[in-house]
Amino acid sequence: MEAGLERPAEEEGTTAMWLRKHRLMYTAATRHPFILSIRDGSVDLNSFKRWLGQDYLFVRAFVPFVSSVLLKACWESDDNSDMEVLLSSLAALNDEIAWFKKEASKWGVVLASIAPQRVNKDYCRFLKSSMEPGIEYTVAIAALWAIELVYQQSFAYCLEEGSRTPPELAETCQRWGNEGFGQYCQSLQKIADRQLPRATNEERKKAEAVLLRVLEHEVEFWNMSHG
Ligand SMILES: Cc1ncc(CNC=O)c(N)n1
Repeated sequence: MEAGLERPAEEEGTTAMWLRKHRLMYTAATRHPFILSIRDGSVDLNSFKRWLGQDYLFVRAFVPFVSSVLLKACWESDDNSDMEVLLSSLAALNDEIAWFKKEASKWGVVLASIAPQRVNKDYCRFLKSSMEPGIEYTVAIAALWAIELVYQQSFAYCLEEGSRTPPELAETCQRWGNEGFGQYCQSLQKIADRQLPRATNEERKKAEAVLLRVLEHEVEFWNMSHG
């Protein structure tokens, strides 16, 4: 992740600096007990099913948020490759929704009858507030990057050598832990690191605050799996 740390010749980006500064929160979000339980094979399958149903609802709410970031990129970005990155994220969500349906039926989870829990509603409300036209592209892209990064880092950890992830959960971990998703997160990080140094101080402050709020929401979201 912290490419800047591996290559000292390159200056550290703002996002890598923030992750260092907020290491504890970042670790809480990416090494949560739920993730650790997947990785060591002790995961409670009812927790997994609860997460699956709630995450499906979250992902549906995530689509309009990502669309709003795409729209901002079209209007505010001066790099036209941003559009492709954000379009690929919508394409991934299209696959993801189909996958959730297939996975839910495999586990006997009836998606139509799932009600969002309070934590999920809170997170979706945050997404909604981040969609508003007044939210700058820089702030929105920072939020998107943080949201995707937590899943990428969490699930990639369950696929590392030495992990004992149950085979029936491997596909889930692959979905967000695969190399391509990692590349996509790096593309988002690059966009954020390009935008942040030329943003106003106020925007930078807002973007950092948004990162922290995402990390908090993600921890709560994992907590929800315990029921
Ligand atoms: C709660 C949460 N955070 C991040 C993601 C990953 N992004 C899209 O799938 C997700 N599915 N759910």
